[in-house]
Amino acid sequence: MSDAYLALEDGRVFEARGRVPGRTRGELVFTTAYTGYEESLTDPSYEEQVLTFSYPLIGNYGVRTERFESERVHPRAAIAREFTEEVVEWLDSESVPAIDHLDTREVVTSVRDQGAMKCGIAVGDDVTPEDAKAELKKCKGMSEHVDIGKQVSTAEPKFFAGDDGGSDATVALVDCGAKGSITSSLTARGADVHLLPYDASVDMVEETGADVLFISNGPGDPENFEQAQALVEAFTGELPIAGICLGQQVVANAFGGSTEKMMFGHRGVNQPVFDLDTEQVVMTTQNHGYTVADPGELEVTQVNVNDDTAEGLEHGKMNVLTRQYHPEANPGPHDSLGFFDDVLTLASGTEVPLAD
Ligand SMILES: NC(=O)CC[C@H](N)C(=O)O
Repeated sequence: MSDAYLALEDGRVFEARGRVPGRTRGELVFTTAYTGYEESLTDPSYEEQVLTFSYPLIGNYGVRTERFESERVHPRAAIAREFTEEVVEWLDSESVPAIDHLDTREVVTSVRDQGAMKCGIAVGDDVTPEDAKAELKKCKGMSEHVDIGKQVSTAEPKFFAGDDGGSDATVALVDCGAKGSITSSLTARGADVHLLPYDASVDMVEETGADVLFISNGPGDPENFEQAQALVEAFTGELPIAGICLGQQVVANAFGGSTEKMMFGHRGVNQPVFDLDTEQVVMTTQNHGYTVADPGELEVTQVNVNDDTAEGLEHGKMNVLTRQYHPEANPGPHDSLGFFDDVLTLASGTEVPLAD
């Protein structure tokens, strides 16, 4: 008998070693990142998911709060071939179930072949495969988490002053589950940041006196972020608009486009992105399960080299600039940090809009 079971939607049940006890469920996804486990585990976009690391040893350089992207662990459970004691202690302190000593290659290939799927996990001295299956039965699909923004967003507006020098722009950053390094990437360049709740009103944005409306990354289905979409619609033509990951998806939906669920998504730190204008490739860090299927009125300016999905969108006349990947680059690679400079240039109004 084992002390940990993972039940998959396809009917398979894996035995594992229990590292942190508990019972839970979520959408089973994997990341191929070989570094950045602290950043991944604290990335709010993993809310309601169970994260499998394909890299076999997780925790080999310790756990440091300076590398956290938010105040807590977001995946409902964590899976690796081997977790170090330090990571286990951290996950235990947050009551996040964890399992290891299973064949994660098999888990990853199941998800790769059949797509992201629901799963249930049961960890503890007296658990049975039936307990994991009972969790699986209770698991909702990602799109069914209609108010997932509330689980991850700031409840009240927060202000972060920009460092001395650099841009004097003011950014209204709509927190749909923002990674901390998006805020710090902006303040490091001198911008003041007003972090606003995911359901902020038009008045709240106006009160900040913002020079740019910026929609953050976030978990779940972008179609469930209706208020963020309404803000983009309200400020189109009034303010420059930027977005990262879920932000790009929300902006595309606001411009008459559409989003769709991918088979298993992009999660890793070596996703190649081709810029159609410069004809250069940048390596990017990513974490998404949805993609822009139709960019609507926006122009696709960057594409994923592996599968051609939209990685960058723009609207020259309306001053819109978005990225599907994570230019804040935590844990890296750092190829795409210039995105923040481009957004702040738009915000300062020095960018000349493209002609019709
Ligand atoms: N990192 C993100 O913002 C993810 C966006 C969205 N939740 C997706 O899975 O595609």
